[in-house]
Amino acid sequence: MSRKASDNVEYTLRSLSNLMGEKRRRQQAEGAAGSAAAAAGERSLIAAESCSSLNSAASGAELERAARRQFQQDETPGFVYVVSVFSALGGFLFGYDTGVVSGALLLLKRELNLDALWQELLVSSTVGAAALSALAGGVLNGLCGRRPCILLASGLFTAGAGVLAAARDKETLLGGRVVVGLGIGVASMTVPVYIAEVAPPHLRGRLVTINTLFITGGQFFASVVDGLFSYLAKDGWRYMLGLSAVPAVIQFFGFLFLPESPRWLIQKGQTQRARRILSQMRGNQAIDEEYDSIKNNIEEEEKEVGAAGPVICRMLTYPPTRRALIVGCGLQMFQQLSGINTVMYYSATILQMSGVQDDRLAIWLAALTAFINFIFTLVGVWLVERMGRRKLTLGSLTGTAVALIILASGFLLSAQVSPRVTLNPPDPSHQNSTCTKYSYCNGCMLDPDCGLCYKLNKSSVVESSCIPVDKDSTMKAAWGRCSNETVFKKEDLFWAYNFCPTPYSWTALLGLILYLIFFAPGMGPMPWTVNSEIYPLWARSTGNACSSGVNWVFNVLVSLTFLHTAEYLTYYGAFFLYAGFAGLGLVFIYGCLPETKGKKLEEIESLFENRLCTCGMSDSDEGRYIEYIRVKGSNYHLSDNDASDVE
Ligand SMILES: O[C@H]1[C@H](O)[C@@H](O)[C@H](O)[C@@H](O)[C@H]1O
Repeated sequence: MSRKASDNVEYTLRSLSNLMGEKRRRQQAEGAAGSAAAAAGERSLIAAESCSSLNSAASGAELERAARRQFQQDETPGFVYVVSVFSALGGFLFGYDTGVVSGALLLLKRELNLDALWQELLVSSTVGAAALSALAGGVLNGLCGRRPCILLASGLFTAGAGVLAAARDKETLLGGRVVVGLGIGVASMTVPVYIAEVAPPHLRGRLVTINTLFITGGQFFASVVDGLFSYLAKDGWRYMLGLSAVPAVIQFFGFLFLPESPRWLIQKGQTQRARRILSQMRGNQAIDEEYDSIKNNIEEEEKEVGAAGPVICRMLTYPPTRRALIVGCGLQMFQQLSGINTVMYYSATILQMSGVQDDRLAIWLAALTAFINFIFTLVGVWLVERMGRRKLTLGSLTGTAVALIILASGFLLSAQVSPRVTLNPPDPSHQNSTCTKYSYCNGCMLDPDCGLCYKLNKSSVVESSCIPVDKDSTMKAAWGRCSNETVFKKEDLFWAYNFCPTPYSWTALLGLILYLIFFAPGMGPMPWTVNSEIYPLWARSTGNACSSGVNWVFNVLVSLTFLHTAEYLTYYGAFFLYAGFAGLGLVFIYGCLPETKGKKLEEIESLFENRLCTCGMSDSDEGRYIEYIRVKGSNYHLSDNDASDVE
């Protein structure tokens, strides 16, 4: 047996023996009878240690397995799950309100005669407001606590939904969207922090990742609601936008009865309340060690960093928090730069390119896209405590980059065999349209004012013309052969808006599906999860406010520039660009992201003590095969070669 392995077994046995001794002492002290099975397991473990079979790897492994089984019986109290799910409703609302607007706009633009500027305003005002309120949320969180911020966010969601459902004009709609955006920003930075602070270390990653599961769940639910209400031409949008009031009200009333984060309370000196809540969260198990460690940590931090000056300045001048901030903001930036929201937003176009002609079908297939994003986030929830944050993020981003290359290649191949425009019918209104200047479908497709009207001979495009699109419906041309839907379909004519019919479209579809499969379990949730754990308590709200702000700012930047990027670089150029960003992100994450799995929040700061680009190397799990397992209010080291056992 190698020296490392034997050290490992020795360490394991020592830890187990300490653990069991500690546990027995507690049971005796509490006068608890303890289950017969537990006692038997413990006796056999201690006996095994006294037999001193330290050199035997086999008995070490058996011992370890027995101990693991024992630990698994120490269940996490259900209250932590209840609290996490109620908080994650904030994630659901974030996903719902950002996702629902595309479907609502289809109906709104007809009913309220919205031009392109107003449509863009209604979408980006929410994201812009979210960026601002995420930043402001940092101050609020520090001053008032997590609970009031979650209550504020659910209040804003409810008020916004009410205003939107009752709106009579576009100005009121804009007001409602801003209010909802303010709610999204506060929720997006507070909920992960709150969950991370109440969760036991061995479940923290999983519980915070559930918040992102709720985000993608909200996006999926929104796309289904969009699909259903798209059949209700009059006032359908009121239901789409107003429905979010239901989870918002549930969250508001739920949180009236749920507690403040014990860590925040300790920081504010409300120690009695903090103790009571911590003990409630741990199912009345002994909490002394956890409580002391939080308290000592706060005191040490105050000594080390001082308490004077704005938190952001203290964060920037203290190397470990400065490094953590760079890692947190970098992760959020690369999440958005790898193009998730353009892939989601343009999924209908990508699907249409693959031959889906019907608009309604495209809406439902876009719901399918959102569903894939949701289901694979669930895979992330399952993987996060098994693989750890670092491996999961690296694996996810590698797959995302490859998928982006496939997606871009699909567009590239399609552009290369782009059908020629063969007919140039004169414009009956004699207006000068740009559409006549294109001699290939590719140019025609990239111009938002034009579409291709064509026939199919077997599978090749014939008799094609590039014609202005109808201002009211992208499903038909403004004039000519393709201007009357029922007539042109009877005559075997086709209308392609925003896509070109080519035999390589399936490559883009394959890229899209692979993209979601790889992005959703890692790059989707990990930036939120990692940010909720890498800052010390004094810097946590500010750190999360900054990184969430970065997420929202890059969200706006990428979504707003996509069409222009596509116009200058074409679609394949845009997706190759995102693949390049994903490649840069990989280098950054490989060098800088340490593993935080299983560590107590108070231990994580030490991972950033070394120079920034060596943080990624301080992956204790890889080097020492050690995992931290929380049992009854304390953390114990356990040798780990089979992390999947530990749940
Ligand atoms: O983590 C989330 C999630 O992956 C969403 O699908 C995406 O729309 C958000 O921008 C992102 O922050």
